[in-house]
Amino acid sequence: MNRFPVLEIFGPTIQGEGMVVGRKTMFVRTAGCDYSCAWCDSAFTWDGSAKAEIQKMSAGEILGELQRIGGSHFDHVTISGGNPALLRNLAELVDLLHQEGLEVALETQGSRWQDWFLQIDDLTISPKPPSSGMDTNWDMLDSIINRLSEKDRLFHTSLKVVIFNDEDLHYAEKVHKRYPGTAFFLQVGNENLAENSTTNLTAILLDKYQWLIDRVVNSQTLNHVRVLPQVHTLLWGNKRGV
Ligand SMILES: C[S@@+](CC[C@H](N)C(=O)[O-])C[C@H]1O[C@@H](n2cnc3c(N)ncnc32)[C@H](O)[C@@H]1O
Ligand SMILES: Nc1nc2[nH]cc(C(=O)O)c2c(=O)[nH]1
Ligand code: SF4
Ligand SMILES: [Mg+2]
Repeated sequence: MNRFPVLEIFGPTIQGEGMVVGRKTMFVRTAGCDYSCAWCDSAFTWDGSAKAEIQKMSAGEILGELQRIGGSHFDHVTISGGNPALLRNLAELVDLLHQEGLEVALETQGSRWQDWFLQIDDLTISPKPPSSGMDTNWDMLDSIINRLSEKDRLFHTSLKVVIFNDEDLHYAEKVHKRYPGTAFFLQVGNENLAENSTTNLTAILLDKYQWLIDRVVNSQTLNHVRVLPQVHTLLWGNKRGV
């Protein structure tokens, strides 16, 4: 039996981002990432600061915990991280959740492929713009989008790029041009990860949202796109587990 490194299981809450924003869901957050984005809002999954909280759980134990805290208040589970795509055997969890009649979403950055991506109901691929400090492996991203397209999974797939500045917007234009057949989301970047007043943060993020909308409105290539804030951050600030 495989065991997976889990840092948090929480919910029900709403999916605060992207293609199924607003969807009532539970979250399973795995530990470990192959990236180290400068502005990662979940750095505790990879920077060692929450190492003591990592639990090695089987798919059955994860389902048990989801049911213990979520009861019968959910029918959708979002797997995020860290990068859950580092876990080759996670198909075991995806299959078990499906057997229970639950829908499954995944958040990943497009640096790794797993065959179980083909089973995901709501697949968000979030390539990282220059402000992250990470380099995009375009061959890998091409191959991920190609495989999903070949298996007719683009209907279940979206691209989501977080934007902090004009250079990031330029990167987003490049991604959208390269994959015009994939639903495309631009997301407001939160650069105030240490702010603990939700009121202050909300005001800042709404300003950023307006800025981002203005920029997208003025772009000639970002047309078939959606622009969103992180709704959970607007509501609950930098709190974990919401
Ligand atoms: C924490 S990541 C985990 C999943 C995966 N590693 C990834 O990056 O897609 C989940 C989502 O949060 C986004 N994100 C991380 N830090 C953020 C920030 N400071 N502001 C806005 N979005 C952020 C990521 O770009 C990603 O789309
Ligand atoms: N409510 C809520 N929505 C989210 N969407 C993506 C999240 C993530 O951290 O991957 C996230 C999260 O942590 N909370
Ligand atoms: S890829 Fe995702 S989890 Fe990893 S460092 Fe970047 S935002 Fe954080
Ligand atoms: Mg988050």
